[in-house]
Formats: sequence, C-alpha cells, structure tokens
Amino acid sequence: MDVSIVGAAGACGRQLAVQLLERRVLGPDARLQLVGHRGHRSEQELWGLHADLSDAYADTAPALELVDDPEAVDADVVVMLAGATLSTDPTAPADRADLARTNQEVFATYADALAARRRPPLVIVQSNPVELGVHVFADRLGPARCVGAGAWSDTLRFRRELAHDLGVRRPAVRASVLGQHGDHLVPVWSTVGAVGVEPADVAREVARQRDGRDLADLPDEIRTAKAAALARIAEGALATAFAEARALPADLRAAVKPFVTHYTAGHTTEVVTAHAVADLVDVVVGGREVVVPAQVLLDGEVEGLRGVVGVPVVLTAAGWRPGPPVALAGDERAALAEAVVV
Ligand SMILES: NC(=O)c1ccc[n+]([C@@H]2O[C@H](COP(=O)([O-])OP(=O)(O)OC[C@H]3O[C@@H](n4cnc5c(N)ncnc54)[C@H](O)[C@@H]3O)[C@@H](O)[C@H]2O)c1
Repeated sequence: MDVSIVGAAGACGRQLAVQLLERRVLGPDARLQLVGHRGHRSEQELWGLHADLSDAYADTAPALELVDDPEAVDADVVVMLAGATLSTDPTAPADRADLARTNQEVFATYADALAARRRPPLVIVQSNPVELGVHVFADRLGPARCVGAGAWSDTLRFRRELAHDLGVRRPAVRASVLGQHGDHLVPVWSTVGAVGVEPADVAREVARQRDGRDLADLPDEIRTAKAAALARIAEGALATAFAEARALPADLRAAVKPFVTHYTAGHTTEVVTAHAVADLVDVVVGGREVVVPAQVLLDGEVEGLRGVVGVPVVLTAAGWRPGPPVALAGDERAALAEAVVV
C-alpha cells in the first residue's frame, strides 16, 4: 500500500515521513510520495529531505518519490498536512478565519484532484481546521473515505496527562477525547479507566480533577487558560507558562500545553502530531481494524449527529464505520452535539 504526504516539507510533514520510515510502516515494495508545493520553497526543501531520508533509511525504506502536482498524487492513503499554520509569534494576532480561508483552497485543490481518480484514496486530515478539511474531502470523495486525526492527537495527550496523574504508563489508560480539535474538544471523563488501578481510585482522581466542573464550561476555561498562557509567553516567562499549565486538570492540560509548546522557539507540536497520524496510517497499511476517535462527516449514524465531529470509529483500509456505541454522560452528550461543525 502506498502513502502520500501532502505538505511533506513542512514541520509536521517531514516529521511524519521520518516516523513512518523509522517505524517501518511501509514495506520496501511500497511507495512514499513526498508532495510539495510547485514554485514555492517546499519544492527545494523536498530535494534535501529526499536525499537525507534516502541516506538514513536506505536499508528498509520504500521507494521515495517527489511530487509537486496534485494530479500526480496517486497513493492508497493520502495524508493532508499542507497549508498555513498560526504564527509562533505570541504578539501576532491569531486570525483563524484567514487560516481557514487559505487552507480551504488547499483542501479543495487536492480534493478535486483526488476525486477525479478512478479509485479515490483514504484521506487522513491533520491540517487545521481539521473539521473543515474533513468536510471538503468527505464532500468530494464520500464521507467514508476521510478521517481527521485531531481527535486521536487529543486523546493521546489526554491519556498522557491521566497516565501521569494515575502513576501508570500511557498504554494502561482508557480514555478518549471526542468533539472538535480545538476549544470544543470533549474529554469523555465518564469512561476513564486504567489497567492496574482500582476503579474506586480512578473515580476518586477523576472527581478531584473535575471538581464539579461542567463540560459546558470547558471551552471558556480553555480560552481563559490559553489567554493567561499567551500573556506569560509574551512577557518571556515561558517556564512559568508551562508550570501554570501543568497545574491545570488533565483535560485543560491536554488543551493548553500544546498551545504553549506552539510558541516555543523553533519547535511546535510536530512530533506528537506526526505520531498520531503515523498510528492511523499504521492501522490502515497493516490491514487492521481498530476503534479510534476521529473527526468524520456524520449523517446521523452516531448519536443522531449531522456534520463533522470527533467520534469513535472503526478505522480500516476501506474507510471508517461507526464504532461501538459509547454510553456518554449527559454533559458529554450535550458537549458533543455542541462541537459539531455543520
Ligand atoms: N505544527 C503543529 O504542531 C501542528 C499540529 C497540528 C496540526 N497542524 C497543522 O498542520 C498543517 C501544517 O503545519 P506545519 O506546522 O507543518 O506547517 P509548515 O508551515 O511547517 O508546513 C506547511 C507545508 O505545507 C506546504 N504547502 C502549502 N500549500 C501547499 C500546497 N498547495 N500544496 C503542497 N504543499 C503546500 C508548505 O510549502 C509547507 O511545506 C497546518 O494546517 C497546521 O495548522 C500543525
């Protein structure tokens, strides 16, 4: 099975290429297409990346191919990691509407090209806004052919925070983040569990962290905590920003720490971003069926919701189908409905 990374020269795209090769997700008989932007800097950057990857992974790598034309993207799995990203200057205004407009054009260009293929690929969207990307690709390729990886990134982060608090390693933690990849993420506190920790101890820790907070207030709590962090970063107090983020409950930490990381010099959150995508590519290329939280375009299949939102799905090479029903608590169900992007 072949894989294309659109935006392979970017911070996240090149990190994904490294992780896929390091993890040997693709066999030597497969192809990894590194897709750049013709006429832009990334075209040249890709030549360097290609040479470097070839030298590093010559023993085990699939064929590495450079592509600069959307029409030439022909892999079975296409990862969308191209597009604009928010500035890492804490004093620059964060114009999300402008980012969405720019990236919508990028999404539409590739979606149109992929829809013209005889057999459309499976598309994994990790460019932001994830929900917008899923909408654009799902509209053109069919809903089952497109998943957003934001919910899986958020889930990995939430599990990591809970693992820390419960004193276990992350694989021991059962927890999911559904909803939107952004301020409207939905941590499913009601299903948190951990191998090796008594349910009563987990319940005590969850109650301590929730402290009567309602999920309906989480988006505001996230916005307030991010604003406070941004103020610290702008005054040069990065260590304080991290320390204050670390003192938050696990759901807020999972949202705010990556925000702080985004503003650290020379490094955004490309490692975990790529890690989340590599997990999903691994499932698909490996021919497995795994239940993961992912943003998908729903038409009433889950909780009667219509629009794009993160829900548990069974991911396969053929696309996604709804995962087993989850017994959500009342405030989780309400927050999920609120998070849908129509
Ligand atoms: N950096 C992160 O931690 C992070 C995390 C989650 C999601 N994202 C999202 O992923 C996307 C990429 O982020 P990044 O940090 O890698 O940005 P980046 O600026 O480092 O890379 C973006 C790449 O996309 C390429 N590109 C732009 N338009 C293109 C086109 N039409 N065709 C092909 N390539 C094109 C650019 O040339 C560049 O190489 C953004 O939408 C961002 O919001 C980033």
